Amino acid sequence: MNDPIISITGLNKTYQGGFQALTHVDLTIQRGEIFALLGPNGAGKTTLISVVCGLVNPTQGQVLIDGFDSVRDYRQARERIGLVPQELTNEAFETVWNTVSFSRGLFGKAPNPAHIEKVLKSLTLWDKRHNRLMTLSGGMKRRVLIAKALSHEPRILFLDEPTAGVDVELRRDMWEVVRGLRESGVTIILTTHYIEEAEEMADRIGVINRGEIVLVEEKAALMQKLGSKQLTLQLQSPLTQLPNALQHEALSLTANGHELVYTYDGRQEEEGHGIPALLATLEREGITFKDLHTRQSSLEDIFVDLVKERA
Ligand SMILES: Nc1ncnc2c1ncn2[C@@H]1O[C@H](COP(=O)(O)OP(=O)(O)OP(=O)(O)O)[C@@H](O)[C@H]1O
Repeated sequence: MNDPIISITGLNKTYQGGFQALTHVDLTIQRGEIFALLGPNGAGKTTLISVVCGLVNPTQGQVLIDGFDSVRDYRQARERIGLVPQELTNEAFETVWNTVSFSRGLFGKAPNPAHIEKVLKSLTLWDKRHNRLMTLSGGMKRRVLIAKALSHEPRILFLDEPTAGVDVELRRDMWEVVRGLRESGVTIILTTHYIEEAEEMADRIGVINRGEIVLVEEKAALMQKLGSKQLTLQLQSPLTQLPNALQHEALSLTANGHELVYTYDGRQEEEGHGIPALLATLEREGITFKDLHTRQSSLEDIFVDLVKERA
């Protein structure tokens, strides 16, 4: 897949006062993908989105949206983007239909009731089109924000923390909505604090820390490359220390010697330290166990490691 819809090169942003919020960001977003941007608080996610959307000027570097420069060709670049903000700001007394139609007008686009109808139906807001916003549930209000962002037929949708503060059920609901949008050909970039959200939704994941992109990877490859598994054996009798035959960086004793923990990935297998080799050594050493369980590291572990490493 190599069909970039957004190309960011050499982006730096230093705010007035001298704080450097982005440092040499290079990033390419492919047409039709769901890209999740992860990063701790203050890492620069909002700054990056704001520069891409042309709301904040870069100090250096360039952003091309479908070939249009975010600064020089602001209008063409901006009209290709829908931005779903985090906060639920809305016009309480307006109807759903009017709010969404009005958003389209802000982009100077001629009215297109057929498009608004399509958007409202795809977000299951059609039955609510005559409702005033104040009468809607929190979940419906979020859908209205998405409908507004889609009103001018953008090809790219930015979702800033789309499920911040919503309950689990609603979160799953939103994921379905976002997947549906991708099916319809919209490229989606979302920022999130919920690792589970990135794990569930993203095709690729980018991690930003202190204004720098520290990693961009296909999610599946990331999980395989950085993810590790843990096998914990509950020993019949505790050990005070590991016998020589078991001295290896991947092995450790925990729970006062009652548990032997083996952390492994594909590498250990290749080096002849796989599970069969471990079990054979245990047998030779006369070490028996009464129970065992395994655990696979999640994206959260990977993320915490990455951010910690660079702190
Ligand atoms: N207008 C501004 N002037 C000066 N510094 C700013 C400005 N806007 C943001 N910053 C600083 O830039 C850094 C990055 O902020 P940004 O909002 O981009 O981070 P973020 O990753 O979106 O964080 P969060 O997840 O908390 O929203 C922060 O340290 C912030 O204080």
